[in-house]
Amino acid sequence: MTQTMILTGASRGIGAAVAEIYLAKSPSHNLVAIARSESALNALKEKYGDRVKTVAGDITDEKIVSEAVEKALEFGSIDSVVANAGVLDPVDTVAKADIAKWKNLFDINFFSVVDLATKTLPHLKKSNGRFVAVSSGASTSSYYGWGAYGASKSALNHLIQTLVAEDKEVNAISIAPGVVDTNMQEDIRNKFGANMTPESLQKFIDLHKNKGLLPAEVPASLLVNLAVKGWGSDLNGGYYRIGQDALKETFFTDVHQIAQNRQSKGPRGQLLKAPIGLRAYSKFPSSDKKKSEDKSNQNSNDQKNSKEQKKSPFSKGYVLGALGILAVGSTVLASVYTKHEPKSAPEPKKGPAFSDKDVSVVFVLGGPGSGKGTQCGKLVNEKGFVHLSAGDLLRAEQVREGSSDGALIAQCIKEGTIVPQEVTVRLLRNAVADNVAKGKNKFLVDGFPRKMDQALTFEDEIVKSAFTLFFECPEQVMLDRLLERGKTSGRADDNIESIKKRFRTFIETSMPVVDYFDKQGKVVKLRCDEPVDTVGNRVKEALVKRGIN
Ligand SMILES: Nc1ncnc2c1ncn2[C@@H]1O[C@H](COP(=O)(O)OP(=O)(O)OP(=O)(O)O)[C@@H](O)[C@H]1O
Ligand SMILES: O=c1ccn([C@@H]2O[C@H](COP(=O)(O)O)[C@@H](O)[C@H]2O)c(=O)[nH]1
Repeated sequence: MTQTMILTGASRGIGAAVAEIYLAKSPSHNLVAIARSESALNALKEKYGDRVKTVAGDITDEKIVSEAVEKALEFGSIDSVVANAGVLDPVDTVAKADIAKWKNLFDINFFSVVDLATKTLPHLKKSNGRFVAVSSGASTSSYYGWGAYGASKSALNHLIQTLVAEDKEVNAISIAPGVVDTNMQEDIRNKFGANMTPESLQKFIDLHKNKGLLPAEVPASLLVNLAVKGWGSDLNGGYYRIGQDALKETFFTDVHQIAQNRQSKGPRGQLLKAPIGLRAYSKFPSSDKKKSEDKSNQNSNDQKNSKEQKKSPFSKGYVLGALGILAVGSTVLASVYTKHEPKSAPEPKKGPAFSDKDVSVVFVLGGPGSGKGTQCGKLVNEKGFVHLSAGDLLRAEQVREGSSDGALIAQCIKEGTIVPQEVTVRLLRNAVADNVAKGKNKFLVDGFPRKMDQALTFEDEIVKSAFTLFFECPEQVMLDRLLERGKTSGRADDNIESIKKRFRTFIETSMPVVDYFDKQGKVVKLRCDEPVDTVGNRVKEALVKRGIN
């Protein structure tokens, strides 16, 4: 039987996985996909043809929502809505709240969902359809700096509860998807971490490093199950976390068993009630599938399924059979099934290789062309520092015979993006160790760390930095210097295209590192749009003030 879903945030992460799983699951599934990125939407259209209609635009724009509803009705009905679009930004304490940014977040995470509910509920009631909202564990626990996000998700839970309280014919539910491997997580690690507690940020970085993040397909399979098949009346209007018993009992996704082995620490060290790093099992016994098509008996069927599940013990054969039935699914979920075996507990941290009492590291940061290399060069002669330029180390590695990272480094440098930290940290670790072995213990680490993960890994594994020298310089001055340098440097990135990209990376990815150390009182800021010697004197004064002569 034909079904039509409206999905927001369809271009990336969980939304993209929902679209894929839902469309692949049955040829009678139609989708109206809303997202800002037209290209991702077009790719869906190309793949699934007439079964997909797209609306490119901002979900906070009421016209966009209306257009999506109109397009869904062209298919004949609206059977489910998955309100998935959401943002985490702004991340900062309430004391520093920027109200305009909070309002913008609420427009996206909350008011757009109110709008979507208002416009779709009459149609969902006609089809006995389902409204599924993507919430968060942050809706019930507070995380430092996440006030706006948590409050919006709390409001979302309340909205869902209210929809059902106001009209018993409405099917609505709110789901926390767990800690999922999405762009939001990448932003947490690299952008927002500066405004979180170091411990909290470290937890997210460790989750990523230890492969503890859920693949997007796991929550997506749950969301699709809910949207397509519905839930028991006892769950209606509620908020549930992936892996929670209530979902196991009533639905077809069982992550609970694995969750019990994988109860993980939350971002601040507390035990999360919601399990993370789970494996997906999708239970679609053929009888259930048939029943699910009969939407008029939705709730009673689900309760029956629940009983059946209690009777049938969980077995691999059963899961594999179920995967076979899932048309989608057989590819996406099977890969989840095989690739994400629970990992053994990560090894305990060993701590940095060197003590900051024995080895002194000063990070030198600033925009491209701000003069970091020039000043470091002077300090080597005048103060006996070892100058380690991350950029120089990477350029040397790029051309080293036998290097397996050469091509990747070349591409990152040209594009002004950051080489994965494993490569750069390894090069720096070796360089520090080589010099320490020669009795040298004062380092200027130039142009590093450029990304939050690098900062944390370096300090965790090599040595804690003494402080950071930060060179402030107007962009125009840096641009002029780099274009001038480009006449003779031979560098692949001293050209206008690369420079623009490097400026962008500097603002978006590297400035959070400066903010992070600044919050710990470990940044000395210096103006550097003056003659080399003037800047040099400022640098030397700053070092003396910090006890480095
Ligand atoms: N204070 C200054 N006044 C004028 N020119 C300067 C000054 N400092 C550096 N320069 C020149 O600007 C250019 C960029 O300087 P430098 O290479 O030291 O910058 P950087 O911050 O290390 O750049 P990148 O991050 O791209 O490696 C060089 O050609 C250098 O000679
Ligand atoms: O930690 C780092 C430092 C540098 N890169 C890459 O190298 C280029 C050039 O760096 P400079 O400091 O300007 O010499 C930079 O744009 C990055 O692409 C890096 O990836 N990680």
